[in-house]
Amino acid sequence: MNPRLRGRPLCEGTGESTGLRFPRWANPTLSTGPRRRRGRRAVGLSLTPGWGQSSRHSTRALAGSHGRPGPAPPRPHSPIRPASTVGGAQSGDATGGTGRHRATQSPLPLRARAHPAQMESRSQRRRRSRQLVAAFLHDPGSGRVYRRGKLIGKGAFSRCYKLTDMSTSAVFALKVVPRGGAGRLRLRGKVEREIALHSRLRHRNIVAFHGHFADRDHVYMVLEYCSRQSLAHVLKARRTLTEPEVRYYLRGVVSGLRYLHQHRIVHRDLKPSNFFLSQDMEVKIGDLGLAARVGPAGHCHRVLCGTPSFQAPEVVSRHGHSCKSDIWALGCIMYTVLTGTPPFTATPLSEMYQNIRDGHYPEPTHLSPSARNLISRLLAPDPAERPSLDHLLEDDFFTQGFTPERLPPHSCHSPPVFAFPPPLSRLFRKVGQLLLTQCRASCPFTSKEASGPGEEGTEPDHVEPSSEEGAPLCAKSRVHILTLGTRRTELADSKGSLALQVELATRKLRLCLDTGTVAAQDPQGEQRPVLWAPKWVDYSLKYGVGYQLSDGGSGVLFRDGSHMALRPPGGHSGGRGRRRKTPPQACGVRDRDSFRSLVPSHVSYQPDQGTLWTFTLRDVPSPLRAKLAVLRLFACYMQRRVREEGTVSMPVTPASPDLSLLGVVADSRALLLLFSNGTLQVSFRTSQTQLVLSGEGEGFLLTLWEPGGPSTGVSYSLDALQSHGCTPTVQQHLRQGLRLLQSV
Ligand SMILES: Nc1ncnc2c1ncn2[C@@H]1O[C@H](COP(=O)(O)OP(=O)(O)OP(=O)(O)O)[C@@H](O)[C@H]1O
Repeated sequence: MNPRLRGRPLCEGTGESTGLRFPRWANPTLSTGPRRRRGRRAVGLSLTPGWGQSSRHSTRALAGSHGRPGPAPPRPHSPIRPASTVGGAQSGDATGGTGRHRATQSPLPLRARAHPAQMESRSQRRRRSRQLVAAFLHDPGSGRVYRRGKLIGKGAFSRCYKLTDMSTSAVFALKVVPRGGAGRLRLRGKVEREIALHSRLRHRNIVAFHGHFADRDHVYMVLEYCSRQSLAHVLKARRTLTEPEVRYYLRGVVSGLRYLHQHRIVHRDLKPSNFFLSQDMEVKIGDLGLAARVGPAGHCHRVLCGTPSFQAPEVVSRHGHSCKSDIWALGCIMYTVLTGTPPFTATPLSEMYQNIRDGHYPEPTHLSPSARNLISRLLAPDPAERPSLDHLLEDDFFTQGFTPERLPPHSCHSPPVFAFPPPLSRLFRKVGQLLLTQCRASCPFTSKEASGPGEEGTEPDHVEPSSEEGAPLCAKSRVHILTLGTRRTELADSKGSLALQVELATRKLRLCLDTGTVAAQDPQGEQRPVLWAPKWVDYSLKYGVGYQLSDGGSGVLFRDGSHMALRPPGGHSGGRGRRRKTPPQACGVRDRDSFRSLVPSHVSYQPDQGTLWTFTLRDVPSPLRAKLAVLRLFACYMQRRVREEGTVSMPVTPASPDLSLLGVVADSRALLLLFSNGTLQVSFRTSQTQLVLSGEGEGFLLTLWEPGGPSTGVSYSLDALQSHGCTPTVQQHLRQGLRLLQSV
């Protein structure tokens, strides 16, 4: 087979014989025959009546195209209604009548008409051939008059124009199929079937069918205008799409396809060029030219039709199409849009068909495991093993990855960047729905959802003022335990356990307070690199508490007590899971700049204290993907906030992979974070002050970030505190921290 035809729909086999010829105008290299050509030429050069021109001409045109007394009557069973062509046509076909009739009107000498090829250049001929459809069209059925607009594109059997309803100014797409040509009977049958099927369908993910009519030469279908063309156009500009986009498009396609299958219709030619895009980027299945109803056994005729590289094994083997053949095509499409090439492309065709039968395609190793897994399910050689449309949407690829609610129009030519606010909460809700079903019972107390430091609100992007710092402690400032790490009893006293760290942190706080002296000003401090959390997100009501570390890593202590972290490169791996050097996959929510700075080298997961698994980003097992999605959402959000706020951190030794957040407690004035390495952080909401106690023994440091102070914070050793003392404000902060800690 000519490889150029590989992208074109093919139709062969019983019922629909092979080699449907292209209509003549669809292939300019095919001869149109002398008589016909002469007729067109003559008409084309004749003076044709324009819109609003002489009533005689208009009446003639309205009475029927081509100067005949009336339009050609439709076949008795034909769904095609005849049309009137209103004057103003640029085409003789539409306005003038037959060559003989028009020749009488032509002002040109016969000589010119006898040798048109000598008179016109190829481009003129091409231009003329494009003008075969009248400029104004009248649908006698509905009484509407349309103005034909520009040519949108050409298919193998049809051309498509923009169309405007003259009375309402509504814009449509006009699909024009010629009635003439050698294969006209077959083509006519195809068009009739397309109209019969398509005109009964109504679904937001299927190109709407608004009407049809015909004249002697053409059948016209008035369709919903999809101004952003098709997914094939997007692919041409982009080459590949991101996984969130693929989820978005496939969701729409699955919805439309489910509707078709419910009506026992198989599309048989699903491909990116038949997924049209509306102005607001909604995907619509179109071109039902090869669609057919399935018989009682769930199969169509045993025909070989569709686009060869997207044909299913059972189609290639001539066992006929079923709904599962469309599902196979979805697998081919998913592979194509994610990798840039179809899964089956080999030449010769026989080899490609063999690969299709064997389900043998190049493994797309660079895709995420869930994408690869879904592709392999869709491309199962046995149709019975392919998922149904409902099961397809339940696949991890959909349930554990972020799907945008809308795509921005610019995603037609460049990868979209998904911003968090304002739809942040919706995204979180969606991802979290699944997560919540996995989480165990909630914590004894729950907080308002808040983000910080210094922020409090119902959503991380929503800021509300908190109560005045320094206000007397009252019922309102009750301490809430937001999240706590899961305790394993046998590890309760081991290093890193919550109980032990609470005890150690309490001792450190007391040491600072016990310095006794109240100083008028802080002792001499120094700027030291400290591992702390410059940003945190309290979403404990639904998911947990996320934090961003000063080493660039981030983590979430989930409501169920488990902990997951994205570790930056340079950290030690040391976990029990696999660790491979792999570039990170697209972030669920893609903020490219922030993601670049995240570039996590691995993911560490602690289902409970004492158990640590590490994975590369791509190897995170499916059951943990929902948690990973939440972690990434938090991480991207915090990274962006850190960048926007210009928070500066001194370079710090990366955290060890087993570092985790053990617990988070808060009252109305402050929030306390306790880490497994003993670091204690207290973030004061109103004053924006941060207090961090880190290190042990000689390395013990109290670090303070205060408004107006150095953005890298000021650290004090225990020696300095003991010899110099603390200011009353610092003492108050320490007491506040102690109070929170005692609630754990
Ligand atoms: N409803 C529509 N809105 C906007 N553009 C459309 C619409 N329908 C078709 N087109 C455009 O018109 C062109 C021709 O479409 P058509 O469906 O006739 O053929 P095709 O699908 O490209 O090819 P083939 O029929 O060989 O599969 C394409 O470029 C397509 O993007």
